[in-house]
Amino acid sequence: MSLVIGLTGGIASGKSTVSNMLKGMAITVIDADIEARLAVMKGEPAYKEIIAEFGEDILLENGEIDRQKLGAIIFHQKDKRQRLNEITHPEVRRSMLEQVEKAKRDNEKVVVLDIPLLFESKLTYMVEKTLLVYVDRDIQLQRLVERNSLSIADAQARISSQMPLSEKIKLADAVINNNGSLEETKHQLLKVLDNWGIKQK
Ligand SMILES: CC(C)(COP(=O)(O)OP(=O)(O)OC[C@H]1O[C@@H](n2cnc3c(N)ncnc32)[C@H](O)[C@@H]1O)[C@@H](O)C(=O)NCCC(=O)NCCS
Ligand SMILES: Nc1ncnc2c1ncn2[C@@H]1O[C@H](COP(=O)(O)OP(=O)(O)OP(=O)(O)O)[C@@H](O)[C@H]1O
Repeated sequence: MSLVIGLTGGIASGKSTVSNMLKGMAITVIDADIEARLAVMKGEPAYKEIIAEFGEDILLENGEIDRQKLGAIIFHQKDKRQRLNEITHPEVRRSMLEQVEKAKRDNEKVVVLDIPLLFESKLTYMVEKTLLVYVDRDIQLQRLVERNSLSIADAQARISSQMPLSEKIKLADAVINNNGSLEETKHQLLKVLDNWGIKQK
């Protein structure tokens, strides 16, 4: 029997930070952002659809997608964002489910799916428990600006393209507050795992 956990949050709320802690406990984490990256590599079906939709202007010289350029479009235009989601999400879902099946065949007791848009895209059917990494909006904005070297306006556009964390908090089975130190975050994570009966190796 495996427990499939959906790890979610907002952009720059700390999902990768928590998922790294889980990996450190030898728990398998499947990352939707990585699957989305693989799905749009040169030559993949989604790559071709993206060019048909957004034009060759969004390509780098080597023919790969210029993620900064595509991001600048889709984080500011809802209709374009929906189109990109329609193109990429089916492949991301397919590949994640395939990996969950493999983890189950391998008798893994816990599998974590790191999915930023778990609630927005109504993907909770893929998981048994949901774990939200929460931060206050001002801290989220500050960490996003620093990590991605974005202007405040661009960072705000990215945050606003997702369901507010204040809404997600109502939907999650458990919440980790990541406003504080990494130790405080780790402590909360261990408590959640313990409550869910997960023993660490
Ligand atoms: C827009 C793209 C090119 C920007 O690439 P970039 O390398 O700058 O960012 P990265 O992929 O690392 O994503 C960073 C974060 O942005 C947020 N984000 C990404 N895509 C979306 C989206 N469509 N809607 C809302 N938030 C999003 C997530 O919180 C994600 O963790 C890229 O994110 C993308 O192809 N997005 C579409 C696929 C998708 O929805 N991915 C999210 C998980 S399924
Ligand atoms: N508790 C913390 N204290 C200080 N900085 C933190 C903390 N947690 C995360 N950070 C920093 O905040 C930024 C965002 O964290 P992280 O990359 O884990 O978020 P994320 O939710 O995975 O983001 P995204 O979905 O956008 O990739 C990173 O630069 C990270 O180092």
